Parts: sequence; structure tokens; C-alpha cells
Amino acid sequence: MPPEPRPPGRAPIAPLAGIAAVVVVLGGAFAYAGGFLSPSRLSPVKLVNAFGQPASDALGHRRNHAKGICFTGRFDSSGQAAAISRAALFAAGASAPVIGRFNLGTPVFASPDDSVRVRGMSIDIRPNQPGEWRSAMINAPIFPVSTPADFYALLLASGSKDQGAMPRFIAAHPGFAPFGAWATKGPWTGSYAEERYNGLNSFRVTDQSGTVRTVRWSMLPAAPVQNVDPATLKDAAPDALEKEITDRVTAAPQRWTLQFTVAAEGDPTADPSKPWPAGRQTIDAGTLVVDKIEPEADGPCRDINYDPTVLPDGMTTSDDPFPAARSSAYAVSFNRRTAEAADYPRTETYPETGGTSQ
Ligand code: HEM
Repeated sequence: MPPEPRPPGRAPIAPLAGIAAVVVVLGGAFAYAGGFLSPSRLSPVKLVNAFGQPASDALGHRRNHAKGICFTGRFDSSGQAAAISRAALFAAGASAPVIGRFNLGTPVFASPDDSVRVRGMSIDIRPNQPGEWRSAMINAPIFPVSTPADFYALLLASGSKDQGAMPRFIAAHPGFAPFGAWATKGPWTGSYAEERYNGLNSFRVTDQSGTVRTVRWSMLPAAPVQNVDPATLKDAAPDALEKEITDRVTAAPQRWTLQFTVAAEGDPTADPSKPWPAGRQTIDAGTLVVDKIEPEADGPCRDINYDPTVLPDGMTTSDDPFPAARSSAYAVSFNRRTAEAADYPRTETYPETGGTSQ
């Protein structure tokens, strides 16, 4: 049936008002999500901005852990973690390719290798089936703060020109002391290959029967650890760590054991600044084998976002608030650096990622 003709002079107000209402609601939702309606709320944009603006020659790089080098290899499961997680990559005999990145915990891309205390390892395990797992770990044994809000306060204090800002932060956050002690008095190594990398955040794993446990994990190096005087690192070239790991892996693959630690009742699972008591159950889940190093500019890790919430079936986030905060902050950093890709051009396209993976 054809529609009845509308009486002359009467505009279709109701449909237009409906569209306007939808636009207002959507605009409000975006403003809320962007933090414009609550300027005091900690947003991912504020967190990322707190790392500071990159120098012009650092555009296109990560907003933290900006300096790094790519590796590829594989993860060979021991089968032992199948007892706590049904994730396919932990099944006995499973093996999956890995794209990873050794990195330094600094927003300053041009930092000399000896000047940065925190070293990181990022892994993206990609089985040939659903079940990808990404993790970004550091060599510190504990995190400096308890909450994302305290991390924001730490970034503001450490970036402040006010000489008193850090002492005031430390006085107001006594939980910072163990990290401070590690950072100032802990041992140094002369190689990415000799570091133990710790996930620090707590996650939950679910086994085949549906039982849920809370875990943290670490990568334990197979290479013998030789502690060095940091003063000797100062005499080395600014990119000495990158050259050393390239030479070492060219000579022989390097290995780490992925070890899970299972929380007991009452352990502080929501606070990565607090270690769990010694003697907790540990499970050696398998071996990470690193067999190739590539410069980041043309390497397969450059365009990966090592978002810690990319988890396979059999692993989920826990009551630890950091992974969600990290996920949203990493997305902001990823979006900025990929939008600046022209400032950090590739010299070739990496076939596996096509240069556009996330
Ligand atoms: C709220 C807390 C945190 C914030 C805001 C934050 C922020 C960031 C940002 C913006 C990046 C760059 C991401 C990219 O462009 O892809 C990054 C990278 C990284 N972060 Fe965090 N981070 C936090 C906590 C942590 C924790 C707890 C760890 C270790 C346990 C960690 C380890 C790393 C590592 C290893 C990388 C390098 C990842 C890569 O190779 O792409 N971060 N972080």
C-alpha cells in the first residue's frame, strides 16, 4: 500500500528528534569513555601522556619500553601446565611459533643500553589454531606500586622538574621501597639472555575439570648468569645489549623455562608490588627457544601490541587491576605509533605480519 501523502507544511519532527537523541547519547558515551566528563578520572590517554611526548626522532616508537629488538623462535610445551590450564599451547607435545621483543623500560628511544635498569621480554605465542597468548614481562622481581593510579602518580613524580617530587612520592608510598632497593642495589647482567623476566601480574587459569587457580609466571634463563658491575656497562657501546644478544643467538639458540607459580589462599593477587611467600607450588610449563634476532625497524615485532589481556581459552584476567589498565594504555600507544609510521619507516615489509598486525 502506498504511504498516505503528508499534509502540506508539516515537517517530520519526530524522526529528526529521534536521530538527534541518538547522536547526543552516542556523543555523551564517547565523552564519558574519553574522560571528558570526569577530568579527575584516570584514563588511558592520561596514563600514556604521563610518559611524556617523544622526541621527533622517536615518533613511531612505543610510548614506553621504546627501545627494543625483535626475536623469533618457538615455545615447546612440557605438558606439565596441562594440569592447571586447558590452553592448547600447554598440552603435552605442543609447540608453537613465537614473535618476541627484548626491550628497555624507558620512553626515551635513544637511551644508551647501560642507562636503563628495567629490561623486558615480550612474547606472542601463535599456535596454528585459536589460542594465541601475549605477555610482556620485566626483570624486576616486583612492581614499584600497587595500583594503576599509583603508577600514574609515580610517572608524574619521576617526570617532574621539582627535585622534591620523587622523595615526596616515596615517602607517601612505603610499598615502593622493595622495588627501590632492587633498582639501586640489585645485581646487573651484561646480556638480555641472562635475565629472568617476571610477569608480575596475577592471572587465572582453568583446567579441564573447570578448577580455577591464580598464577603468576616467569621466564628463567638457561644461560649461566654472570653479574657485572654496572660501571663496566657504561664503557660499552650505547647499543651493546642489542649487539650482544644478536651475536649470542647467531652462535646458538637461547632458552628460557616458562615457570608458573600457583597462589595459595590469601596471597595478594591484586597487588604486583607484593611478592608471594616462598614455597608456593611451581610448574615448569615448557621452554622458550629464541633462534633469530632482527632489528626492530624491519622485524616482525615492530607492529605487535603486546597486550597482556590477549589470552587463550584456559587463561583469564584476575582481580589484579593492572592488565585491564595496561591493555587500554597499550592500545593508545599502539594507535599513536602506528599513525606515525611514516616517521619510522620500514626498509622492507615483513611477510608474516605484512607490517600491520596488532
Ligand atoms: C598501569 C601500568 C602500566 C602502564 C600504563 C604501562 C604502559 C606501557 C606502554 C604505553 C607501553 C608501550 C605499548 C606499545 O606501544 O605497544 C608498554 C610496554 C611495555 N610494558 Fe608496560 N605499562 C604498565 C605496566 C606494566 C607492567 C606491570 C609490566 C611488567 C610486568 C610492563 C611491562 C612492559 C613491557 C615489557 C613493555 C614492552 C612491550 C613491547 O615490547 O611492545 N608494563 N607499557
